[in-house]
Amino acid sequence: MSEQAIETTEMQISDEVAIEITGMHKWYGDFHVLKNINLQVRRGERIVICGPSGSGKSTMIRCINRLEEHQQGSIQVGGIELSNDLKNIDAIRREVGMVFQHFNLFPHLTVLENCTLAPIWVRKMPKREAEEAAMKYLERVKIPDQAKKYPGQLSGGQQQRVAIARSLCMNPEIMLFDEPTSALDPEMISEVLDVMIDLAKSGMTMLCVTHEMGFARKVANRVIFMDGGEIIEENEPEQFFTNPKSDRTKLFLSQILHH
Ligand SMILES: Nc1ncnc2c1ncn2[C@@H]1O[C@H](COP(=O)(O)OP(=O)(O)OP(=O)(O)O)[C@@H](O)[C@H]1O
Repeated sequence: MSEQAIETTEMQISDEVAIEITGMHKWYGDFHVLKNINLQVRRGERIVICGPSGSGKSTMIRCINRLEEHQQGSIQVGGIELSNDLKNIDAIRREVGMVFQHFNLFPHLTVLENCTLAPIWVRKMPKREAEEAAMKYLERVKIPDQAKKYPGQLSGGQQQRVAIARSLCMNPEIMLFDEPTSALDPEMISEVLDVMIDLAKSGMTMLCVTHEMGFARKVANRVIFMDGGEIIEENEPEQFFTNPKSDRTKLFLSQILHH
């Protein structure tokens, strides 16, 4: 991973709003999991979301692509309001790609088939065209030679790179990452982070839930700290790490940085 923060950070961020969350609350039954979330993300931003286990990080990003519903407040993605009647769900899923901790590849399909399934069936793309596009993305994540294999034949790092390529095949405007490296053996983490850095450099709008604070320092233009279902603090990485404002952030940082 590069030692320097991405230098063109500011140049790549547009004024255009990609995601606007206003006064958003979510409950699981009686449990108030997200409390008054307010967050605006501009196109080209790279946001790292961190915080203790159970603070609501996954739930928040899952609300952005409608894997979870919110009950109060508003979420707009690419100007589209997310409503609970699911009427905009296809449009949202086209706009937003997601990468999960446990890859979530289809085990009975080859790497190439994993990548072409949604473009063919959702986008109605001709098979040949979908395969050509998929190969381009598999090259981008540096595993075109694995296209004919099944996920079970790949390492964790390779599977996660396939998952990223699969998302990119839908040509999303925004990518969400939910702890993409936490299920990986240590030696495979950097190969996935390198792909994410490459994506960041290409100007992709990214929200990443991750404990990789090195990645946050180098790639993020903004770090968000959550605790108890709330956004407690947000700042640019340098300030966030060297001058955290709240005691809860200080405690969290002391726990993970001295771990
Ligand atoms: N489907 C669900 N039903 C009920 N409670 C849930 C559900 N999913 C998550 N929770 C609870 O909501 C809280 C927030 O979970 P979430 O996974 O969003 O946290 P997180 O910050 O991503 O944690 P971690 O870092 O451990 O993944 C936790 O207390 C969790 O137990």
